[in-house]
Amino acid sequence: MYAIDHLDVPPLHSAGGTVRLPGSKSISNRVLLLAALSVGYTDIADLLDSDDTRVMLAALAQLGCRIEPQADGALRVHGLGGALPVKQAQLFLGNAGTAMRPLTAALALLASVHGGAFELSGIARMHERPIGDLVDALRQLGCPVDCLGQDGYPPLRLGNGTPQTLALDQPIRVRGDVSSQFLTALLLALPLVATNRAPTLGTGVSSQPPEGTVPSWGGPATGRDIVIEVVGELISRPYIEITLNLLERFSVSVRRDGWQRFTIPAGCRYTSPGRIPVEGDASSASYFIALGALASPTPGSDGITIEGVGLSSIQGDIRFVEAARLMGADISGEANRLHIRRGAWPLKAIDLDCNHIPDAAMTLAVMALFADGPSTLRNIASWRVKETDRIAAMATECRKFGALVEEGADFIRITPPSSWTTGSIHTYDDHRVAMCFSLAAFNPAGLPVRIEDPKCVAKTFPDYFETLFEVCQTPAQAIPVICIDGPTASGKGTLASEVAQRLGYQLLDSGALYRATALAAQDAGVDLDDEPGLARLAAQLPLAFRDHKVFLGGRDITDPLRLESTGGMASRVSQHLAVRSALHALQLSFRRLPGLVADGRDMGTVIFPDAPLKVYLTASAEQRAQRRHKQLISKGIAANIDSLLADLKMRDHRDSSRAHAPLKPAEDALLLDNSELGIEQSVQQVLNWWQGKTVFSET
Ligand SMILES: Nc1ncnc2c1ncn2[C@@H]1O[C@H](COP(=O)(O)OP(=O)(O)OP(=O)(O)O)[C@@H](O)[C@H]1O
Ligand SMILES: Nc1ccn([C@H]2C[C@H](O)[C@@H](COP(=O)(O)O)O2)c(=O)n1
Repeated sequence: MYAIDHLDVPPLHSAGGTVRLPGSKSISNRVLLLAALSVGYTDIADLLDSDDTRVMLAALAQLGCRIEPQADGALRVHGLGGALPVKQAQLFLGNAGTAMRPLTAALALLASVHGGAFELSGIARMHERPIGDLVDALRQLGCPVDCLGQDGYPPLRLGNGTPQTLALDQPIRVRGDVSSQFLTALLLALPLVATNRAPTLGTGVSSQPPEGTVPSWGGPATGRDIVIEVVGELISRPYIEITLNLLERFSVSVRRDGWQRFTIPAGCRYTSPGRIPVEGDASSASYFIALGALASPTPGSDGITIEGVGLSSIQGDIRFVEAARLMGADISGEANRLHIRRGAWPLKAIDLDCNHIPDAAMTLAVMALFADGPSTLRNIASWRVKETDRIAAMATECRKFGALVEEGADFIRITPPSSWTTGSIHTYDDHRVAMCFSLAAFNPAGLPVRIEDPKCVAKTFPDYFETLFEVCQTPAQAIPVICIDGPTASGKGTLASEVAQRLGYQLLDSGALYRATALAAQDAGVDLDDEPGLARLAAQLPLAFRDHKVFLGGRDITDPLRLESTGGMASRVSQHLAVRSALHALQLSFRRLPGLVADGRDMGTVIFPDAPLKVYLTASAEQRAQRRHKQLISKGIAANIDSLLADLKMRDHRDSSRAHAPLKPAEDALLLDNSELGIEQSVQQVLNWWQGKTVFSET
């Protein structure tokens, strides 16, 4: 995940390959709650690991639910079987609507039955997201619910510590025209009170009914049907279908009369299905479906293949496929897989009711930037109460590319840019804004796109950008490189690694390649003056970088690599032209999306002469000797400052006086003498120079 301030996505050119999606957020959080409420344990496979599921898992653990990772990667949730081992808790639910709404309903009912009291809160935005319609429905039932801040919004207090009699005889009325999550919350919670019977299995302690047997329940089978009536036109119906589908998997069959009336049968009881896999996230699939539709296929590839979700998905957002086809995408698929290629180009403008795909429809807004006319997305009023006001957000950000955008209470109309500009995309702590605007990097003007706060994708797809960069290609010249060259111990490595980390770029420590060649020569008994022998070794170095360690043919050389003696040998090895040529292609291969910071002696002069920023870093020989001395002593290595100074001067002389690619500043390098600068000051200087080189320097 890119936990950085902003990520600059270079202009992208083509795409091809296979993407495996993380689990669906909607299914993951529903299944977690159902598993926790059930009798018996449930092994959940392919669960989404993201902010929102972690919030749900933490809440369930606080409520006394035992959760254990399994050897096969599944997560085992031991169900509470309708019991309530923890009767009081304060739960923090971040900005996870899929945790806040269902937990509100389930805990309001359980607190009322068992006499508990719970407080549910979230981040500031969560406290701006309405929940009044659900609160009203729960109060109708007789559940004590207090809004602790503004009426109709979290934070909430559920229950007052005393058991309540619930009014289950009358239909429970809930509005369906603001968010379908209120109805989902009631559907998930009400089976808890559909029977008066208490289970003989599970009193907060999980046990699994023996295979093939039905759990036995104590007491007579009393209870009553519970009816929910939807007030107003129900929106986002596919999400209700997911809910009903999953209830069925946990042995609760809800009867549905149209979309207005739902009946939970008397005597039903959640029972674990044993094992349940989570499908890939269909909303997340939308970015890669759009990618396949927008990008010309990388030569040799057949477009984009998505695995983990397909045409038999139970998720409503799978219907994004239909919308993308309307815009011209060429999509085929199987039960659990999709194949996407560019079809019509430019994409075809659409006028579409998007009520059935509220989340994925945001991706259509970005596809609309590439269409042959204005596109209108209608019936999307629910966007206004999501992670942010998504209609306002999409309008503001699309305009940064030069699009004309009109917005209304429940629609957005986007006219593609006649002349593309670019901008720094504000992401409003909204994962979907960040993900969908990354696709604007395919703009025909070849402009990069800056995504602010890219880590917001952690809500549903922590590795989104890594996954995107794996299947996208762009010419090497479009991938930015920052070169940091300079003499030994000037701080190049430290500076390069810090700058790379802050920008989310790849890192090339080119000196390590010469050092590894020297160690390989030592191992093989090759003389340091044997140019052909050294070149042969350099051409096939069995080098691997793993977990911050360096391996040479399986041997961990992390420590020997950094020895001063190895640096001296590397300096000798690096004088040979054949060795330098043998390492050339390997160094170029580090130029990968989204960018590279490379340190060495000839990064700016020879390897990446087209780099937009070249820094020549230096410091006085005395300063450098002192730093090296301090560095060695801190590692417990004995060192003498005078001999370090002498070695360093000798290495400087050899590196800068050799015939091939000598150490010297590139003509267009910026000089940075950090003799009197701390590390952070040097880093800031380079970042400032870099910012000045980008097209975002004005924004
Ligand atoms: N600006 C600075 N101020 C003080 N110390 C620094 C500064 N920059 C780096 N150092 C320290 O100097 C030491 C040498 O830095 P580093 O290893 O990054 O140098 P280098 O140029 O990459 O060396 P080499 O070329 O030999 O690999 C480290 O201990 C590092 O923490
Ligand atoms: N681009 C490079 C990088 C390194 N070398 C040589 C010269 C150095 O003395 C030696 C070790 O480098 P260090 O790890 O200290 O940066 O490798 C080179 O010639 N070209």
